[in-house]
Amino acid sequence: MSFAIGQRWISESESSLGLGIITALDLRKVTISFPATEEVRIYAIENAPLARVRFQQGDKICHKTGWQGEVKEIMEQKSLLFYLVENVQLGEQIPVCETELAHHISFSKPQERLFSAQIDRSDHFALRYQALKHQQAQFQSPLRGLRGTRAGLIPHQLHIAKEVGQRVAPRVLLADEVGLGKTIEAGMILQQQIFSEKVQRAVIIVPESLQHQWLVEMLRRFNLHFALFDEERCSDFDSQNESAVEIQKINPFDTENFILCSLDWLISKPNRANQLHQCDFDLLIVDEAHHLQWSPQQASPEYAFIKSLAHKIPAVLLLTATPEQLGMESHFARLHLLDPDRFYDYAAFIEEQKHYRPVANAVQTLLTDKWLNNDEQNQLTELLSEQNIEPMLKAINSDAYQEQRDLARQELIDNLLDRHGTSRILFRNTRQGVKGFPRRTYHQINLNLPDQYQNAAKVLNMFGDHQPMDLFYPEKMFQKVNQDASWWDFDPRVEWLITFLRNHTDEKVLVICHQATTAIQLEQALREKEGIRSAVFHEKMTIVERDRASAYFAQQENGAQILLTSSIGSEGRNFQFACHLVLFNLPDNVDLLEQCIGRLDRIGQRRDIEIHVPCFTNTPQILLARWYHEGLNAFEETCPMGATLFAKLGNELQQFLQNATALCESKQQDFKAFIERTAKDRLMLKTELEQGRDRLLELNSNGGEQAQQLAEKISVEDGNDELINFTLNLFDIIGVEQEDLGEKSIVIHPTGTMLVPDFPGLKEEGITLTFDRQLALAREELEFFTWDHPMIRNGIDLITSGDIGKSAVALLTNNNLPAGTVLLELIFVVETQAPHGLHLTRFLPPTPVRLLLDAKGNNLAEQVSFAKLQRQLKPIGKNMANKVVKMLRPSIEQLLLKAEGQAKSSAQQVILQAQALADQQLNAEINRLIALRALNKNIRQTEIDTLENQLSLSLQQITQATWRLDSLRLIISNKE
Ligand SMILES: Nc1ncnc2c1ncn2[C@@H]1O[C@H](COP(=O)(O)OP(=O)(O)OP(=O)(O)O)[C@@H](O)[C@H]1O
Repeated sequence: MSFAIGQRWISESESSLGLGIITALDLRKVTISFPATEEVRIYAIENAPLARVRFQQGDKICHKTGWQGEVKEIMEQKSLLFYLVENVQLGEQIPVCETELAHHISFSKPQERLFSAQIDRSDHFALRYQALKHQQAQFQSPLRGLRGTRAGLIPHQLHIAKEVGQRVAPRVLLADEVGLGKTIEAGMILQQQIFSEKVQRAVIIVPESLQHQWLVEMLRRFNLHFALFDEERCSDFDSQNESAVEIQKINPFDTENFILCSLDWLISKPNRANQLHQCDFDLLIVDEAHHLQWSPQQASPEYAFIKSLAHKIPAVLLLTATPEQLGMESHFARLHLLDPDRFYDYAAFIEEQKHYRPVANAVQTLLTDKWLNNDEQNQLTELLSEQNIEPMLKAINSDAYQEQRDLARQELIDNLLDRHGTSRILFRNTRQGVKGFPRRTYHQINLNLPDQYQNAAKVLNMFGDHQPMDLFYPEKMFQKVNQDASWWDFDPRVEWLITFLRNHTDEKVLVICHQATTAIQLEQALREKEGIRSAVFHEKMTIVERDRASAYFAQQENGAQILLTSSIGSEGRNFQFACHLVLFNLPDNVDLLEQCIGRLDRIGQRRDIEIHVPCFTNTPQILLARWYHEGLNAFEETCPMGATLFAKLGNELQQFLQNATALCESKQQDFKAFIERTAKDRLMLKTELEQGRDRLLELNSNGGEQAQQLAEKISVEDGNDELINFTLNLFDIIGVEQEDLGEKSIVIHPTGTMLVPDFPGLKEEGITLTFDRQLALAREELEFFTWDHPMIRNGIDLITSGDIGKSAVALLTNNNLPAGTVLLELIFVVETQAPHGLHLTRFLPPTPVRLLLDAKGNNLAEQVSFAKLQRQLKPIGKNMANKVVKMLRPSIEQLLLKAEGQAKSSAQQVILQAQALADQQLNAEINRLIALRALNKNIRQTEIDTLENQLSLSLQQITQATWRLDSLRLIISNKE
């Protein structure tokens, strides 16, 4: 080694000492000082563990006064290096002697690390390459954002989530029947949007009673941390704002990226609604969207507020199980706020609803794998008249590959669904479509109306204050006469309920009352009369109280036997562990009835559901119960046509209900006939819906065979060996302690000797994890590990964005190669630095390109796979590795130059493929809008222009993608 005073070297064994400077020299010893760490070392010249630091043209270096610049030229004078460095700030090129370099130094380029003796273990290099490959695969995986949910693999949910989650700025109404998993669908859509970087900020708006449930579900199922915003939280900012000058005032909603809040609160506090409105979000979720009422005369404040948000926020998910609950107009208005271009006119929408059958038939025909006859082709051409479908028809009626025919068929189906009906925007699965749901059995309990109630009705009548519908809620009517009167002392429903509970002591029973007051008074009566363990749940309780009550009810041992709730209070809640439902008051609307039954009739319900309705004879209640049961069959089956029938027959029904007490024999006959007519209408409508609109919705919503395959694919990927091996290897290399607990779970702990100070997500006390979905579903305390888990994603980031494994040396033991054969394995990464808004990672994620060069610069990567090579490699000691690198440095530098050229052509191929993908996908979106415009003149040219602009910008940005050397491994062969 040849040293000179002033030269800069670094320690091969202690790179953290910084950049050293030779301060003294004699014939045998060299003294080196490390100013950054104030250390001095003296070594024998012969074997000093030091590496010379020599920057190359184009390297960035740092002057000791702090400025940085790029090396333009290198000169050597009297054994010292001088660099000509471009200082961008000063706009000059300045000569810098190596003695003037900053004392702290970190080498980030792999070749710099290799030549400065910062050589990693070969298995670290392998981990880095695998992390890059997995990262790329995850960006492109169609399962991303779907497979990591702690939920069973239910095809219709996965289908909707995938279909919507991959769109740019999706705007949809998720309207599955009660309890089929809309929350889970919404979460999976959000998750995919976050993963693909389409969403950075999201706000969820729900009824107050569901806030906590959403908070918990998002965390438990998706690892998504939402912040609950309420008045208390926001008012903290008000006090800070009082003293702040205008310009520094904080909008509370700007302080978090994932916000959850209640619609009721926002409506009651216009200033909060205003603050929320002023912030930018990428995605809005609104649960129980049937509360957004609208009519041509008046939009409700809820509707108006959400409309203003939906106007600003690009992606919107509305959730409701009963989309038509408040009438067709409200339903149309909600669709309109999602897609004003598609749903532009109410009359046109209603007209369109009538013509679903031919579309459904055409879709049905396409779903069968057969040639299309002339009539069928003509019908398709007519339905898609604005488009040339000739090529697709030809493909279907040809001997082309099955795959091509399927593609053409699917494209036609997509276009039909898109142009007709609510298609892309509305998803609705029904129990009938999904199958596998338990039976529901209706039990009507006929009771005599007690004298007290009859007298109260008479008294109110005398004062002209009696409404016939009062008898729906007789306890409320009774208290109108005397506020403090205890109706529960004589009401036979109470006696019946007590007997029922006594006969079913091992069963959980959900009792739904119309009003909170009834639930409260009934709970007190049951407790005092019989000591029954009960809980109450209504909208007047605080959220914490409500959650406590439902937890008490859910508790198996020593929990409440019965939960008494108001109907609005229990909306959206999950009580599928109970199978007995008592409707203490009959809901006056069939959709509300379905909402009530849906508390129990949900995914996860394992037993048949028993619905008990105590009714007073000769009251409107019993008539309505009969109409529901005998006319609509709404207790034992869901009744999607309920709203339509109510619109048609509601007036007639009211006539009967208003005169319920005086139904003479002939009127009884009339009522019977009315019920029969209803039942007939229902069946007719049902058939029509099954063949028309609902069939179309179902075709679009459950995903058919493809959804089943999707669920299977995820199931195959669950707990797959590649993930397990990568994870365990990652933990091993980082230095995380692992203990196998058997039963498919392991516990991990941080250690003091980890390669990084902190592994994101790994708590001090450790975590227990499993790769098994079923186990994760059964044991919530276990983390469910998939490629989507934050710790895996963070782990991959930790490796790919840090220095671990950037440069390595390994030994290849192979008797077929001459000893000393040199191979250089290089990993380049092709990436784009485009603005987030273009979402270019969907076309071009960071993509590793591997080269394996022999000494002449031939690329053997195709012939020798990474895995095959890896199996033959052995580690090599650090000292030996350094020596080899020093010896081979000139040839390595030559190979690096050759690699540049080869990487360029591989990278250009990757870029071309990405361009083709972007071109195809974005053009499909543009063509869709153009085709839709033929039907709907409201689609503006500017929308199409925006998309075209996005396409050309994307193509341009992809062209500018760059590539860089990420890591390299020097391989030397020897014989066994
Ligand atoms: N894939 C699944 N795996 C496990 N449990 C599920 C799954 N899907 C739904 N569930 C359970 O079924 C119940 C209903 O789900 P969810 O609350 O998402 O339905 P919903 O359609 O939003 O209901 P509602 O109409 O009442 O708002 C919940 O208890 C949920 O935990």
